[in-house]
Amino acid sequence: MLRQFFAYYRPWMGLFWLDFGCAVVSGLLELAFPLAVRVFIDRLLPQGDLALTVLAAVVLLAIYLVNTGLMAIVTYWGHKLGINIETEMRARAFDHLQRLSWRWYDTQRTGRLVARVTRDLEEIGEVAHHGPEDLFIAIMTFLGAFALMVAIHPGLATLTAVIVPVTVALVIVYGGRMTDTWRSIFSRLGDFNVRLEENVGGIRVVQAFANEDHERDLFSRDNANYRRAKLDAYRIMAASISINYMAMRGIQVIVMVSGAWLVLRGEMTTGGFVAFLLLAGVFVRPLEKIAAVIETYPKGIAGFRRYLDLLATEPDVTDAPAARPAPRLTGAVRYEGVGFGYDPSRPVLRDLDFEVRPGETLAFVGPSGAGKTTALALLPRFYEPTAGRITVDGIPVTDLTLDSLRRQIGIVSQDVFLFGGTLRDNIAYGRLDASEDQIREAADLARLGPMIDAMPHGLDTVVGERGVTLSGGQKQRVAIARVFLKNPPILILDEATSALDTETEREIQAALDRLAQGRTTLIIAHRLATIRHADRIAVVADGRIAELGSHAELAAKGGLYARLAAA
Ligand SMILES: Nc1ncnc2c1ncn2[C@@H]1O[C@H](COP(=O)(O)OP(=O)(O)OP(=O)(O)O)[C@@H](O)[C@H]1O
Repeated sequence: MLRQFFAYYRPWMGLFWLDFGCAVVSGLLELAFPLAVRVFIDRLLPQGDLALTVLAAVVLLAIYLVNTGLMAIVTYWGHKLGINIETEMRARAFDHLQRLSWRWYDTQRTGRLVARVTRDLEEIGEVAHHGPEDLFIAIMTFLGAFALMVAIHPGLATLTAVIVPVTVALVIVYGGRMTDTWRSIFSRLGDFNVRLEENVGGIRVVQAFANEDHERDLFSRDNANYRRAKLDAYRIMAASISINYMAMRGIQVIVMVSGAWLVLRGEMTTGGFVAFLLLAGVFVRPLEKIAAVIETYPKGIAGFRRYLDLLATEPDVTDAPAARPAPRLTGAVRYEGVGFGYDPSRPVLRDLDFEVRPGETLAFVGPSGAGKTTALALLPRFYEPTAGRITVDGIPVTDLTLDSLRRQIGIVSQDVFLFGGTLRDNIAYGRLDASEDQIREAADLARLGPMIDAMPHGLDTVVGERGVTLSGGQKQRVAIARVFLKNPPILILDEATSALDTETEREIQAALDRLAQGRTTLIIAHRLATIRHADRIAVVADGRIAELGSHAELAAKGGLYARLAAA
């Protein structure tokens, strides 16, 4: 894991060495003060030479000025290194999310995913910066101070070093527990985000059912769980910080008493004694940081693990190694013995067989949950069939690149998703480089013209999150306009089941009819008008095509379709 982590430093080695170099020099300069004090007390003070004393002060001041500059560099450029790595990781995570399949998203909670790309990576960025830098400064000052203490008095230096195993033991005992605790905190925070995200997203339902109290109870439970997990962490921190503090101060007292005893016996100069005390302070400072390390590192590690897990998740549906871009399709679609189940042990589709000619409209009807939506989700390869194959223009869809296949299929689904921008942006989503005239034309074809003209800002009207400021019928028409712009040879339409008034229904029907002209259209039909317009009708039942034919043929047959039509 550490190797994977350090791989992210590779593009920023210049910055890394700058940060590293400045941190090391800064650490070493910290040792200048105790040495200067020793020289001052033992040599300059007895000579009574004021000029030399002033010179020493000037030199010391110069050293601190340099150190101030170094610290500024370390703070800014070090953080820059951290944020560069964080940005790169975030870009990779986002890129990966774009490629992951529907099957994976079916099992995810948005709140958790958002937390992974935001907070988790922020924690990693902190460690990316502070990790190595703190470590270098710590090691340099620690070793430097120890070497100087040995030079002053080896015995006393060894006594001071007794603190090291105590600190190491603390890291071993509490570090692991802290990692677990942080993982638990992140998980609680994830629950929390999910709850909040769903509550805010579903607030209209909450209020419609007057379930605010119920929601508050659920939220309180998550809130309390989070609090408990945090308290666990603080308990560990309290224990480690206080034990560490006691050990540090204990060792200082021992050094002071022993040092004083050595001075009294004439084995150490006063300057040496004071310098030793100051060096002992520098020596234990990195160890004092241990509490901060115990808090910061496990957070970063927990976040980095989750980041690696995300990147390690492979999309279920990918381009085959020999996949080629699809030529412009005429739109012949064929399902041959297609089987599929979200859960392999519970098949939704078994042996689905049908063929649609270019330009033909095939309507799918059948009981709710029969698998109509599922069957059509296999054509753009949102899911992969478990049996059989699907071809377009005689080419298996798996032989084509996903991108080129999906660019030739237009989809208008039941619940239209609009982005929170303007009407223009939402329509242009069908073709990002569309001109103003093309957008306008698509809007007119989708019968959005009069609505846009009536809006105060026309195409620049902001539609609110998910298009909340538009009516259901308006959203549908925006979705249709998008597909007009995309201009694909194949269409998948999932008709809205929600009741629209007859006028709107007629408008949408007219827009859809227009859209379907000259395109192969697979439509999940709920309205009799749509069904009558279709060239042929496929009745889906029990994961198969139970009946297939024109309205007249099927009605005359007196089977399932005749019963559905009568109902
Ligand atoms: N993402 C999913 N994960 C697991 N099961 C699913 C998923 N989507 C649908 N199902 C199940 O697959 C079956 C077929 O659903 P599908 O949506 O294809 O039916 P449908 O014929 O389109 O129904 P309707 O007419 O009500 O829209 C149902 O039993 C449903 O519960």
